[in-house]
Order: sequence, then structure tokens, then C-alpha cells
Amino acid sequence: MTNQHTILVVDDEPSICWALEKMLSGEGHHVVTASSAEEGLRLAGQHELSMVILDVRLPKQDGITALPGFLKATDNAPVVIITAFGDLETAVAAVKNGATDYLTKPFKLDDALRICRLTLQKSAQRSVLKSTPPMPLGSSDLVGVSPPMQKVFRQIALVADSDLSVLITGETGTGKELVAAAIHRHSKRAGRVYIPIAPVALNPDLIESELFGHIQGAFTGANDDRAGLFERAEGGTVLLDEIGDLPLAVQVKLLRVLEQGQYSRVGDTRPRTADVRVLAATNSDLHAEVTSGRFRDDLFHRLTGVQIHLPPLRERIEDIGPLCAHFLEQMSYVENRLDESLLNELQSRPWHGNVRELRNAIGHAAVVARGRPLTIADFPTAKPGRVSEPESPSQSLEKVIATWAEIAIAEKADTINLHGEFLAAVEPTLLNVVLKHTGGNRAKAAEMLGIHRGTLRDRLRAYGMDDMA
Ligand SMILES: Nc1ncnc2c1ncn2[C@@H]1O[C@H](COP(=O)(O)OP(=O)(O)OP(=O)(O)O)[C@@H](O)[C@H]1O
Repeated sequence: MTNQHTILVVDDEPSICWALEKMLSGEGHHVVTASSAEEGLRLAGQHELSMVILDVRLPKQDGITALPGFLKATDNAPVVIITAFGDLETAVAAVKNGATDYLTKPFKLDDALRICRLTLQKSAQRSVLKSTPPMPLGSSDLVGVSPPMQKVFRQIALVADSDLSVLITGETGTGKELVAAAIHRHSKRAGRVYIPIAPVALNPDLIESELFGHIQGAFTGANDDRAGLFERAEGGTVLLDEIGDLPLAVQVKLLRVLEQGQYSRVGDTRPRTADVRVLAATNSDLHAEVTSGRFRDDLFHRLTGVQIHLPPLRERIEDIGPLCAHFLEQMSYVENRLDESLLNELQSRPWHGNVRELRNAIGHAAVVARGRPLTIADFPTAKPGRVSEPESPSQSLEKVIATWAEIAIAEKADTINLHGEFLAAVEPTLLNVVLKHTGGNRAKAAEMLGIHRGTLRDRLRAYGMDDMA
């Protein structure tokens, strides 16, 4: 079999070695196993390996420390790290030390198989990889033990070092800004500037100038040349928070930055180069914004290439205990352990404000309890779940009209006769529905519409709907 590879599995748990060996030999590969890094390194010198699967927690030398040795011994064969401690630091350290991918225990064999297949594919195409020396890592304050957070850590680790744009999604307070900061902190731009900004908080008339700068005389009040955010962030990273609220005209400019690395100051035609990594965050359904025409389709696709989604806290209640301990520690609260019944109570709350609401609640409880162990009575009462009122047809119509008008204005610099265009877009539908309702009776239809019969006739003629009777 030409696609047969030799794979080394290094894990001190015999059951893991056995399961992986069975899975990979089922794929036609030859598997060798070792229960320590030292034994693994010895085997690596004896076999021509296509891939190494390496546990982090090993009896003597740990997997992260041993990783460069494996890369050297195997002429840079891809290494997939496995760890029970799927924290962000380990994930980033593994990738920085040269790991190709990352698996968190307990893992499903299907996931392991998918990652192994992908890694072997890459291995077949691989040129000799240069192993990067380990970089000192700052401490991360992104807490989470739940499987969805482990996935987030893994995604951060895999994208941090690239220059890819990342879209971070999730409800308010789920930690999107923290994720963006972690990506920057673990990227090669870490020593450079990081600017998080929510354009929606800026003066709407000045968003474009705030982001891209302006030249003197570009608009009333532009008394001198001014650099924008992208110029100030040169070499670094920007986080555009609430990206869904970016005006359409600014979306066009942002797309140019992402695609060509270029932009122009307001009032200037000279292109400028932007060496800036763009991260974006949103708590709205960007796909729905695209469907309604409020967000550009091309920008959406450009941004969603790499997406990190933070699930709401109520869908990862295992994180509540560690988060509480983390916040109490931050507040230097001595009695920072929660008893089981309190934890159960907190885990059953809906936390619509997510981690932010939890942090505020802990702060409140710590003040009330004044040093003694917390009880549920110290917490603010649970906020009721959000009841979302369905939109009335008039509210939906209002939104559609606003979008239609914004697009019409953005697309044509010399907009005239907007009212006429609007009527031509909506009136035929109205006339059609009413005439259907009256069974084609124009007198009744005119009455329902509150217009003269003659006017109705003229309108129908103008829209080529003469034959409607
Ligand atoms: N996993 C986490 N570990 C520790 N702290 C967290 C975590 N997630 C969120 N927080 C804390 O919760 C608060 C809200 O987080 P953040 O501002 O990142 O949320 P967000 O999703 O960007 O919110 P918004 O959409 O409202 O801007 C911050 O104080 C942050 O430090």
C-alpha cells in the first residue's frame, strides 16, 4: 500500500496507545508506541516516521519540552499533541514549539482520525519545516474547562501566529474581546500595538475618518491632516468590535484593506499601505445582516474564513466554578471556594449577560459577604430570561425600507428622485395585493387604498399593470 505510513504514538496510558494503534492500523498504517518521551525519542531514531502523536503529560520529560527533540529526530515530521490539560497556554506552547495540531483528552476517535488524516496529508506535501524556538508566554486570563472552551483555545493556538483575519462571534459578555487580545498576545505582533475599537461608539459622521484618517479640507472641520486608526495600528492588530454595525460605505474600505492591504484617507485618492492584522467581533447574526442587505456579502465571506464562536455561558456550565474561583482570586478574596449547592444554584441561572454578568454578580456577592464563604443570599437575584417580542410587520417594513434607502444612497453618489424610485419599488406590490383582495374590482380597490379611481388607473398604467381587472 503506497499510502502506508509509520506513526509513533507516545503516551503513558496503555489504553490510549492501544486505541490509537487500532484506529491507525485500521487505516493501513504501521504504528509504534512508547510510554515515555525518552523511549519515543529512541524509536524516532530507528524508524522513518510520517507523524508523531505525543502526549504532554509523560513520566519524566513532558511532551512540550520533548517536542523540539522529536522534530529534530524525525526531520520535522508533523507532531500532534495530546493533553488532558487543554488550557490555552499548553495549546499555544505546543503550536509555538512546532506542533502541527492539538487534541484534548478525552477525545472522540472520529476527531482523532480526522486530525490524523489531515496531518498525514500535510506531511505528504511537507517541505522541511523550520522549527521555531519557543517564545516566552504571558499568562492568559481566559478561563474555561468545558469542551467548547477547549475548542476555542485550540483555535486561538492554531491561528495566533498567522496573519489571518478572524471573526469572533458570541453573545454579549461571552469573552470575545478577551479572545481577540489573546490572539494578539500570542501572535508575532505581540510586541506591537493592539487597538480594540467599536466603530458604532464613534460619531457616525466621523467613523470613516476615525478609521482611515483625513486630509485637510476633506470636510467642514477638517482643519489639518489626521492619521486614522489603521495608520496608528501600523505593524499591530486592530479589533473591530460590533462589526455588523459598520456603515456600508466603510465596509467597502475595510474590504480593500483586507484584500489589498490598502486604504486612502478621507478626501485623498493616494493609496496607503496598511500592515495591520484585522480581528472582528460581533454578537449579531451577520448572516442575517447579509440577507437583509445591511452587510456586504463579499466582506462577510472575507471575514468568516476563520471564525471562533464563543457559546453562551448557559451552554458551558462547567466553566462557572472555575470562573467564580478566578474572579474571587482576582479580587483577592480569601474564601474563594464555593460549596456544591451554591455552585448548582449558579449553574442553573440563565446568565443572559454571560461571563460579564457572572463577574459582576461575584463582585456584588463578595462585597456583601465581607470575607466569609459566599452564600446564594449574597448574590443579586437572577435576571429573568429575555423574552424576545416578535417583530410586527410594520417594524420589519421599517427596517427593510431603511436598509433599501441606505443601499440606494451608498451605491449612487448622485442620488436623485429617491422618492420616485421607492414608490416604483413598493407600490406595484401594494396595488397587486389589494386588487387580488377585491377580485379585480378597481372601485373597491381605490376605496381601500384611499385614492381616487382615476389615480389608481393612472398608477396601474404607469406600472404596466393595465391588464389587472
Ligand atoms: N473565559 C473567560 N475567562 C475570564 N474572564 C472572562 C472570560 N470571558 C469573559 N470574561 C470577562 O467577562 C467580561 C466580558 O468579556 P468581554 O468584554 O471579552 O466580552 P464580549 O463578548 O467582548 O462582550 P460584548 O459583546 O458586550 O463586547 C470581561 O470582564 C472579561 O474579562
